[in-house]
Amino acid sequence: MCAVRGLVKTYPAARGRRGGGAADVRASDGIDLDVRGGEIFGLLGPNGAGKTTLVRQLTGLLRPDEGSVDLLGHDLVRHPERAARLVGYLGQESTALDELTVALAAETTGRLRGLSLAAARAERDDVLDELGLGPLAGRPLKKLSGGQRRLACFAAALVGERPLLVLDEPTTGMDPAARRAVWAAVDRRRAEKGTTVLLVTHNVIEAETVLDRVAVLERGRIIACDTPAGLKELVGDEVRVDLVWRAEPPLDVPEVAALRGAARETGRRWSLRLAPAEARAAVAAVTGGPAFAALDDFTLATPSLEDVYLALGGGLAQGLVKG
Ligand SMILES: Nc1ncnc2c1ncn2[C@@H]1O[C@H](COP(=O)(O)OP(=O)(O)OP(=O)(O)O)[C@@H](O)[C@H]1O
Repeated sequence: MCAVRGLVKTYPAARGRRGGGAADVRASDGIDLDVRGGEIFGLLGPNGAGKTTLVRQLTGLLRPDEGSVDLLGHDLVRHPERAARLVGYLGQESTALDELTVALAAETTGRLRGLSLAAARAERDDVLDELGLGPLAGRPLKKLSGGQRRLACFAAALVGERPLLVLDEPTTGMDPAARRAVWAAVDRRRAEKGTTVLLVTHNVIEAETVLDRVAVLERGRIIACDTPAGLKELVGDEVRVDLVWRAEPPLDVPEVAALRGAARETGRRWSLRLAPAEARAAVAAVTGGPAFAALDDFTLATPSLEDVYLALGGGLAQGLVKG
């Protein structure tokens, strides 16, 4: 469906007034990627990893310095204008549509994508209905809340179907009902029309439930690429132990002091990834002895995609990229 090879994009350094300034940013640093037809493929990575830069090259909006992008047999580096017929893109900002009402934004997108007026209006009505946007249809986008505006932009991106949907953080700012509507709409298009979806996200928990495969991007490179389950195997059979202390952790208890080195601390919470036997011992130590009085709550869980993500950030990834 979409094959990317050797993609490189460097942003030139901003020149400081005193001649100094930062170095060039290699935002795509030799990216190879294959997205298969009909899959929901996620791009995950920290701020500044190069996710948006990558998807803008896949949608013909940004020209790579090197490398190739083949989308359904079209060379998008040579013919970026062809992307408009192949890709429905929801970017991070909506300024182009802001003056329009929700209904007109959806209808106009359909018209720009070549639908007749009647077809654009019919699709507009279906999509607004599907996403529960009917009551907001007559409101200008710029007068909506952030989450409502995002949902309206998503609705517009769906009108005048395209074989590939590229969604850059689609659910940012949305409440749970709107998020659910988005994922249901994505799933429906995949099931009924075989639409392929490329999704940029920070939300690993959401990603885990909707994605078929995930690529983790860091500093312009893909450091891992697999199914969520495959990625989770990277952290083996480790168990996640979360301990929440009432106030200060009882460091005078030797077992607690010993756990501290392995814990990631967030406020009163300690998160640890331990082998099953170690996890059992840790839980026995904090629930059995004098530490128990200081404990507010604890949980034991198998690894989530978030654990993998954090482990990858810790350098687990060398040589673990799978096709
Ligand atoms: N127009 C630009 N000019 C110069 N540098 C840029 C430009 N756009 C992005 N960058 C830099 O390129 C790198 C990748 O940015 P990009 O926006 O692709 O990251 P991202 O993974 O999408 O981040 P986020 O999660 O914050 O949206 C960053 O270091 C960023 O500062």
